[in-house]
Parts: sequence; structure tokens; C-alpha cells
Amino acid sequence: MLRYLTAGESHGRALVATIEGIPAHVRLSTGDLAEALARRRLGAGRGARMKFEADEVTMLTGVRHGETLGSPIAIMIGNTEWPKWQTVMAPDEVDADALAAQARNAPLTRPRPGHADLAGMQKYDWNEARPILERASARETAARVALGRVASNFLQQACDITIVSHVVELGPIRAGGAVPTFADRDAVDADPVRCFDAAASEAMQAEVADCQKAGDTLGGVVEVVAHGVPAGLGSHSQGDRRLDAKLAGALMGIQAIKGVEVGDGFDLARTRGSLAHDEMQPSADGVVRLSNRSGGTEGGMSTGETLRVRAAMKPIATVPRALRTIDVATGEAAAAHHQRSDVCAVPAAGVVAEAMVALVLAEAVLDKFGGDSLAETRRNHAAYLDRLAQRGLR
Ligand SMILES: Cc1cc2nc3c(=O)[nH]c(=O)nc-3n(C[C@H](O)[C@H](O)[C@H](O)COP(=O)(O)O)c2cc1C
Ligand SMILES: C=C(O[C@@H]1CC(C(=O)O)=C[C@@H](OP(=O)(O)O)[C@H]1O)C(=O)O
Repeated sequence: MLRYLTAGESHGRALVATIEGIPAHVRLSTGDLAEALARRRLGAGRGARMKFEADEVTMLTGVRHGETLGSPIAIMIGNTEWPKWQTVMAPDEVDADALAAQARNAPLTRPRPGHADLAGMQKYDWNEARPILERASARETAARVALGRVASNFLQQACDITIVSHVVELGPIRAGGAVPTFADRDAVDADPVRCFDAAASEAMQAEVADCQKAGDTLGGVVEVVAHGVPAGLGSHSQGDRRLDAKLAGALMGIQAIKGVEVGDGFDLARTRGSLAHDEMQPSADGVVRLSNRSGGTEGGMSTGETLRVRAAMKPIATVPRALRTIDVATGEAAAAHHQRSDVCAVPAAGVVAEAMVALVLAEAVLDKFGGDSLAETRRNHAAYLDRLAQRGLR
């Protein structure tokens, strides 16, 4: 059983993340986590904060001499901006005069349409948005990306599963249909919008620049691709055991994600059945599929084909040309509060989506193959593949 949790406020001292259920002997280093966190900061359109803030990562527990112990792993990501926020975000009571002197503590009473501000103030009985936005903020995704790296080290070392993401739509611009392999990951990361199509990337970058000038924000669509996933992860037998359902839930759990497709998703609904499925053919190596429209799942189980899932991100809610709202202090009409913000975070959302897919696949691999040590998971995985090969169904 794999379980994990994150905690931490956007401007608090640190984010923390805990994961339990990763087998012993998975190689994992602080450098691996730092690399994953650096990838999440990539992409044109991110706000000033990405430039001056750093992710200070510390592995607190569960890893010794570069290998997991099989015990809970706890990771801390320090916010380097903490000294500026330590009064505003102090866990203990602070002197009222010291707090009043802090401009950054001014009550945020004009909730932003599209952010968590108003619904959170209503639900948790706050008169301003700070106590809500601090946790709603996608700063939290740094913690999930760290956990995702733990999961992807396990997947790679146990089953040779690799995961990569790319931006396939940004605002109105669409990339062509090429699907990256893991070997393409550095090239995708080197692109300013993490797009695998150079011509589309140019147009996307122009769109971000244009939006920035116009005081507006952008959304888009990311695709996560997992290579090496064996057939048979997940199950058809209950809705909540379906791999596609778990993937959709995990991706929808990312801030600002408003839609998920598996494979050709919504396009399949517009296609006749004769052209919508992945026909099979016998071969010396087992079953061969003539296409991958399903995105690598059928009946809630992986098919052994490349897994492909897409997540649609809405435009950033903190629109510089502020949207209409109400001031909850006066009840009057007002413009939403605005502070520095991202114009577009779609490239970063791809890295977060990779992490979520890694966590779902790690859970599914452990459900199918188990293992308290990496060698045990590897053995069970290899024996299963051998059996499929014996049956001519690999
Ligand atoms: C990587 C990433 C960065 C984000 N940056 C911002 C931002 O700078 N400003 C903003 O208003 N929303 C940003 N968001 C989106 C908000 O966190 C999100 O819209 C908000 O929490 C409300 O949740 P909902 O959109 O799922 O309803 C970002 C999301 C992600 C995934
Ligand atoms: C800090 C991160 O993203 C933040 C996510 C975010 C939001 O509202 O989701 C708002 C912005 O924070 P601030 O309002 O303090 O500038 C982003 O910078 C991060 O990704 O590390």
C-alpha cells in the first residue's frame, strides 16, 4: 500500500511531504529531488517569484546512504523567502503592532474569481483570503513533485517505466501529434514552453509574450506519456480500481486542472467505432496493436501500450487586468486583489502532472507486484512478463 501527504503554506517556513510504502533499496538522492524541483520552475510565463525564490530540499527520513529503507520517507522543501514572511505567517501569536506594521499582512478582502479565495472564506469562516490562498496556492505542487520523483525512481528501477510530459496546447495554439520518448525529455525541458514541436513552440512563446503585454493570463493542455507500463495494472472489477479513474482523479487534483482525457479522449466520442479502437495483430513477439488511440488503457487496466493522458489547465485566475468581484469588508463592487502572479504555468503543470502519474503508477505496480525490497518487486514483475511471454501474450 502506498500513501502520501503534503503540508505547508505558500509563504510558510517550508513544505513537507511524506510517503510510505516505497520498498527498500530504491536509489534516491537529494540531487534527484533538486533536479525534479528545478524542472517544475521551468517555462515562459512564470512570475517574478520563480526567479528569486529557491527550493531548499532536505531528505529528513527513510533514506540512508542513497537507498530507501522501506520506512516512511519525509522530505522538507524550505521557502527561502521565509525571513520576509516570518511575522505574517508565524505559527505562534505575534505582537499586534509588529503585525500591523507589515504591509504584506493587509487583509485580502477582494476575492479573485477563479481562485479559492471566496469559497474558502465562506467555508472556513475567514474574513479575508490569506488563510485560504496560502494553502490553495500551487506552491504545494513542489511537495508533490518531490514525491513524484521518489515514485519515478522506484518505477524506473523496478520495472523500467519512464515518464515524460510535454505541452500540447497553449491558449489557441496546438502542437502536432509527435509523442516524446524519455530520451527526448531534456530537449522538451530545454524548450521555453516545454513543447515538442518547434514551430508550435514559437507561436506559443509569442502568445505568452502577447498575453503578458495585454495584462492577461493563459491556460493550455499538457500530455503525460509513460513508457514501459506492463499490461494489467489497475482492474476492471470495481470503478475505484480502474487505472484510468485513478489517473483522472490524480490529475484533477492539481490546482487549475479542469479536464482530463485518456488517449484520444473526447475525439473518440466524435469518431465511429471502426476508427476509434486499437486493432490487434499476432506477431512473433506477442500481440501488436495497430494504433494507440486508447492511450494504453482498456477496461480500467493498462494494455502494455504507451500510456497517454492529457490534462487541461484553465488560465491563471490572478489576472493583472483585475476581474470584477465584491469587497467582503464593505459589500461593495470592487476589482479583485492582484499581486505578482504567473501569466502562464502550463509548462510547470506538465511536470506536476508527471509526478501525479508516477504516484498513481507506483501504487498500481505495488498493488500488482508487491515487494518490500526493490529486488522482490523486480522478481515478481519479471516472472509476470515471463508468464505472458509463455502464453504468447506479451
Ligand atoms: C504550477 C502552477 C502555478 C500556478 N500559479 C498561479 C499563479 O501564479 N496565480 C494564480 O492565480 N493561480 C496560479 N495557479 C492556479 C491556482 O493555484 C488555482 O487556480 C487555484 O488554487 C484554484 O483552484 P482551481 O483552479 O483548481 O479551482 C497555478 C497552478 C499551477 C498548477
Ligand atoms: C510559488 C509558486 O507558485 C505560486 C502559485 C500561485 C497560486 O496562486 O497558485 C501564486 C503565485 O504565488 P505568489 O502569489 O506568492 O506570487 C505563484 O508564484 C510555486 O509554484 O512555487
